[in-house]
Amino acid sequence: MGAFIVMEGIDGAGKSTQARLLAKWFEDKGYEVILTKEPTDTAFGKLIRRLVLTGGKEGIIDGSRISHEAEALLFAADRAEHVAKLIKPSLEAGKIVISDRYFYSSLAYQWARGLDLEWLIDLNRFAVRPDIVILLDLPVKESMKRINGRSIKSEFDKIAELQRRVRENYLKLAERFPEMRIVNALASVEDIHNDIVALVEHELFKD
Ligand SMILES: Nc1ncnc2c1ncn2[C@@H]1O[C@H](COP(=O)(O)OP(=O)(O)OP(=O)(O)O)[C@@H](O)[C@H]1O
Ligand SMILES: Cc1cn([C@H]2C[C@H](O)[C@@H](COP(=O)(O)O)O2)c(=O)[nH]c1=O
Repeated sequence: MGAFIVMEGIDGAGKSTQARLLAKWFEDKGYEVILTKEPTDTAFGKLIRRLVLTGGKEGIIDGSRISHEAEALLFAADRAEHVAKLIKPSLEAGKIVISDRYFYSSLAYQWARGLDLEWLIDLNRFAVRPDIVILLDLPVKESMKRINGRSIKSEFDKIAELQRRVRENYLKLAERFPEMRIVNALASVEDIHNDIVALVEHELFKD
């Protein structure tokens, strides 16, 4: 049985923690698991980290900020490679694929940057749909505590405001995409893992 599971949520929501625990849960049951993430570790992902996600100099190229459209296209190019080279072949080989972020991140974040949601959905139409998307929902105040050391102090308010818009967007997307399931990410790591396992068992092993 191949299955595709995605973890989504604002920065610091606990996606990588929960993705790791879920991967171990499947491995303990004898499944072959591919644990992956976006942006990827390929040349495209590295380009994104260099051009878009570079701390204080975020998105600056030749002295000016790259456009949000260019950002969205870079994320989509990275995803196209991810789908073609890793996700599709792994699913076809019957593996469990768990991805920390996927196209829902583009919808939530690039929409929050002011891009048109329908354009973003069209741009990402090539992306194979997951069986289940776990949306780890966390109040921004808690996420800012968890990612505290990572951001520059003067940028704190700007980042918190973006995270607020992104969280709202995710909750709106969950009403539109039936594969999205909201999980309360304010609980303990263990309780969240148990909630995710219950959802996965219900969705993937229901027959
Ligand atoms: N349920 C939890 N309660 C308290 N702290 C947590 C919980 N889950 C994760 N953390 C801690 O919060 C921080 C962020 O967690 P993690 O890296 O898993 O989040 P993330 O969503 O993958 O973040 P990002 O999107 O920024 O990469 C880590 O220090 C982690 O140990
Ligand atoms: C895939 C994807 C990601 N982003 C943003 C979201 C986060 O702020 C960073 C990735 O950081 P992480 O610590 O590796 O999770 O990139 C985005 O804006 N659009 C996307 O499609």
